[in-house]
Amino acid sequence: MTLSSAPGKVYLFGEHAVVYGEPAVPCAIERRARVGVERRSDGKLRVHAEDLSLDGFTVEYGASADDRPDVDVQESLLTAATQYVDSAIEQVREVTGKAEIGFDVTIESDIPLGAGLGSSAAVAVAAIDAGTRALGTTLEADELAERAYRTEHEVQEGQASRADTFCSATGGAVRVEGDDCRSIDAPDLPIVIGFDGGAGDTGELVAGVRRVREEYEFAADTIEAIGDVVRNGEDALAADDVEELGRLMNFNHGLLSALGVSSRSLDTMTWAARDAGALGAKLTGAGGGGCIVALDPTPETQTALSFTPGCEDAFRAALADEGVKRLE
Ligand SMILES: Nc1ncnc2c1ncn2[C@@H]1O[C@H](COP(=O)(O)OP(=O)(O)O)[C@@H](O)[C@H]1O
Ligand SMILES: C[C@@](O)(CCOP(=O)(O)O)CC(=O)O
Ligand SMILES: [Mg+2]
Repeated sequence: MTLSSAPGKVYLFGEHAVVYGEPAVPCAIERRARVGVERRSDGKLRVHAEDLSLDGFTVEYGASADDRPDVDVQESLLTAATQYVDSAIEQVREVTGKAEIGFDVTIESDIPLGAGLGSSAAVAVAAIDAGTRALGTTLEADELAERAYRTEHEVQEGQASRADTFCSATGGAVRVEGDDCRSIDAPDLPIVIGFDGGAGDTGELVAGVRRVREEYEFAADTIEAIGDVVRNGEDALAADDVEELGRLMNFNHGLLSALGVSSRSLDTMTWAARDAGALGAKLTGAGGGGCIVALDPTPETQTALSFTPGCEDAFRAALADEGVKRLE
């Protein structure tokens, strides 16, 4: 068996706007998805996903239509749940030129699903890495990131950036603008995460932003304004000015909220963090529900969040310096 892990991430700045060519700065965090892959001789795909539960069932399925998980949920939910892994395996087949190959895939993850911490990118990166290695091909980090991006691009119906997948493949803090992806220096940031226990569907939220952008010219300006916040944020990062970073994160949250991707619980957690003295707080990732990211070197924000109704979990996150890890 080959086994790879890849980290999740938080966005310091720039989610959603990055889909329209503005820059974004995500940072990898030490929460990982681990994917084990073994070749099968019969050409079938069998996926065992420990942490993917639908209707209280752990999802285990094969590739053919009559071998889908036996759970009583809508087909659309099932498709949403299984599509990133299916698409990642397609990338493995394509890159190795072995279209007929079958696999047993086992996924284990400590990244909550759909919560803005990049579980989809981490699963795609780790699955493609373990899958290609199972066939004797080891991809460079750049190629791995590009293949994982194609997975997100396909599942999110053509509306995806390279930010999550590049960050997960390479680790650390990165800057992504269009197809220009690079690692950047970042100080050791005092990151606190608040999680409302919920989720948002990235594809749907991205489509929602596309609709408001098409409908209102000022929404296109809002997206450009996020780009300006990111450029200022890069200066603050380079100057190690954590207080300015916090202010800019607050601004970024307001703009995301204007685009309609925040939620009551994300707003509540954001304000609880600010009231507790966080330097800044914003939603991270696609939004709709899930996580906020705050900066606070003191224990106050984490404590306040843990007592905030609607916040299910509050934790510190260390930066993950390493992206994909080859474990076996
Ligand atoms: N542990 C896992 N096992 C299987 N699939 C997973 C796992 N974690 C994430 N995924 C896939 O990623 C999707 C969530 O991705 P997305 O909506 O982009 O949210 P996010 O990337 O913010 O977590 C899930 O519906 C599923 O397809
Ligand atoms: C909204 C977006 O900018 C980030 C989505 O992040 P996540 O899947 O919610 O972790 C979409 C993208 O960049 O592809
Ligand atoms: Mg995602």
